[in-house]
Amino acid sequence: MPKIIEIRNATVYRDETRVFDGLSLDVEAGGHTAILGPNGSGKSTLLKLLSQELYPAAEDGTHVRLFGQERWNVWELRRRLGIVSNDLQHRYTGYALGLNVVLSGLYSSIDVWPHEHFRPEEIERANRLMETLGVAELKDRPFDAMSTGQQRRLLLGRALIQDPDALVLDEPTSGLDLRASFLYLDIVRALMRAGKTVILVTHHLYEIPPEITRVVLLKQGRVIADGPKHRVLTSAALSALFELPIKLIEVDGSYQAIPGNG
Ligand SMILES: Nc1ncnc2c1ncn2[C@@H]1O[C@H](COP(=O)(O)OP(=O)(O)OP(=O)(O)O)[C@@H](O)[C@H]1O
Repeated sequence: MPKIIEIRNATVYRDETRVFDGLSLDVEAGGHTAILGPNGSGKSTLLKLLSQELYPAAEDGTHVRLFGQERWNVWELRRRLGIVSNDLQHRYTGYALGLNVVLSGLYSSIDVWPHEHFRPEEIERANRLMETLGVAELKDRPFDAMSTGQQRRLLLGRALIQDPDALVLDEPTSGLDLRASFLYLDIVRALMRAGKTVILVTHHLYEIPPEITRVVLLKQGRVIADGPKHRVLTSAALSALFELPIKLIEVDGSYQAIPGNG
């Protein structure tokens, strides 16, 4: 089976800034990966590579393959790789109604449009997803009249309605309070346990749930560590990543960081 992500020797510029210089990174189906990096390490740039909003500079031996393929029709790609990003949340129109936010995933559109048609079973599926995600009551509510947590759940529903092979989650709990964070992470954990491959891109340690098996540390556009979570996540590695003394605390498979020598 082809790898979900196969990035080989990618050099990526954003304007004049060279964000990645020969980046290589693979993600296979099965197992769940967290890509952890501080501000400016290249996480958003990586997400843009995955959504094909950015491409690497053309050089010999360079490629970004998603499910074994370099060029995708974006709509086809969305069916395979669901991306829930903060960027998307900011771009989403305020007056889109809850049910339509979920349905819009079928066309990878922002809100639904008159030319988009939905079969009764698709509407039924959207309704069921909203129930599973605990947002059934938001069916007729405009997006800008929802809390950040409610919006985030609907955007997860928007990705899930395509039943993608893998989900990429960008800082899934940023802007959510403790309760909303924990409830959202519970949903993500249930998806992982149900076999959906999840790739989490974040700088928040507490977003790494017990189900994550592999951790990649990204610093200044480079992968500085990559391997099983228990080996990669150490006080020393995090101190090096964030360039200050960090003490890593792990309780029942969840992580937190406090200042100090570990
Ligand atoms: N449009 C742009 N033009 C020039 N440089 C950019 C642009 N966007 C990002 N960069 C630079 O690229 C580098 C990586 O940025 P990127 O946004 O990918 O990091 P990030 O890990 O997502 O950061 P954050 O956690 O703050 O969102 C940074 O040095 C940033 O200043």
